[in-house]
Amino acid sequence: MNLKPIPADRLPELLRGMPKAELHMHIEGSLEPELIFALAQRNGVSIPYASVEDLRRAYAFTNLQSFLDIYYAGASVLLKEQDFYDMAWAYLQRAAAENVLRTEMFFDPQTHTARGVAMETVVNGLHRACVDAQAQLGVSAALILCFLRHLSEEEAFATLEQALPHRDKFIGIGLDSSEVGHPPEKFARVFARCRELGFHLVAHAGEEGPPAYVWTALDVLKVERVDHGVQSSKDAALMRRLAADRIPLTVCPLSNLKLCVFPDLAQHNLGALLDAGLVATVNSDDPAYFGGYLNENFVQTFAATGLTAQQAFQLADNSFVASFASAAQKQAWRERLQAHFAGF
Ligand code: HPA
Ligand SMILES: [Zn+2]
Repeated sequence: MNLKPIPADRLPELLRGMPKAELHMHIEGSLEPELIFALAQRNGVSIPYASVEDLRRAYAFTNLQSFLDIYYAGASVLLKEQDFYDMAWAYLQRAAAENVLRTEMFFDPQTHTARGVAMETVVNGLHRACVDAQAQLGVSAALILCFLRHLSEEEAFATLEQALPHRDKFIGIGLDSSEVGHPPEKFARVFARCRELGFHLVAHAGEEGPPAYVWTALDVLKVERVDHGVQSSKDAALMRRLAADRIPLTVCPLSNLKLCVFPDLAQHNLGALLDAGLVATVNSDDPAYFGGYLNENFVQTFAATGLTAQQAFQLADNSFVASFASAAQKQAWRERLQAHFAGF
């Protein structure tokens, strides 16, 4: 699309109003401290923080693991189907307000089943929120079940078995948690099974881990998108492969900043990924923990890196292209995106 020049001081308004899809967001990472405390009280769960402020002060991360320890502790207040619904509904209302037309939300069932929460409690609560989002907010919402990679492949198989009675309520399978030391190929057999079952496949790779993990996510797991993938820029052959095969990367700038993957946003490689012809997208990852929902990721990244309105269009268009929605749905969203830019 040919765009007229848009002054830098109007970029935040352009970005916030822009129709977009979010493809990398862990629903447990949308749990705000206020909701953690409210659910802890409602369920009689004790948490080792005196107040909302005390909990927020603990959000000073040095790497992925330092975040995951607090993230799993926060999720411990989720017990009932209504808790999962309330968490997802809070995020979906926020998404609607930020002009997110489509969201594909990760969830981590093993974090909950390990505490004795039934799979159906988790899936039914989240799915009911997705149904209501379409009906009441006009947001298209889908779920992607993630296996925890610090656990065994056998445990992933058991989780898949528990989830299969609910297979109509999620569209894909992902892989998250502690990356280094847990390469994608550890899950080769369970991903092959999920592929046979017809699920969409994605995996976190190249967040902290090496480009080799992105290669095996592609060649062994056969994923359709790579979550994060920012370390790919260290491997020229991999960059050519990602561009040639149009494998989307779901990039999460504020997450990368908070987990010290990049020292500051100005040094983020999002612009370089776009310049190399990759289908890069912007996402919030764990917005309650990383200081911003999707629009904040766009606005802060554009301010720090000097990305342009043309690149904003590209990123939003990529988000629809990379989504697992139908071709007709993608085309309708693209027309809304074009109208937003034309009217600006
Ligand atoms: O950024 C992440 N990386 C890996 N696992 C995760 N689980 C929630 N967020 C993340
Ligand atoms: Zn993630």
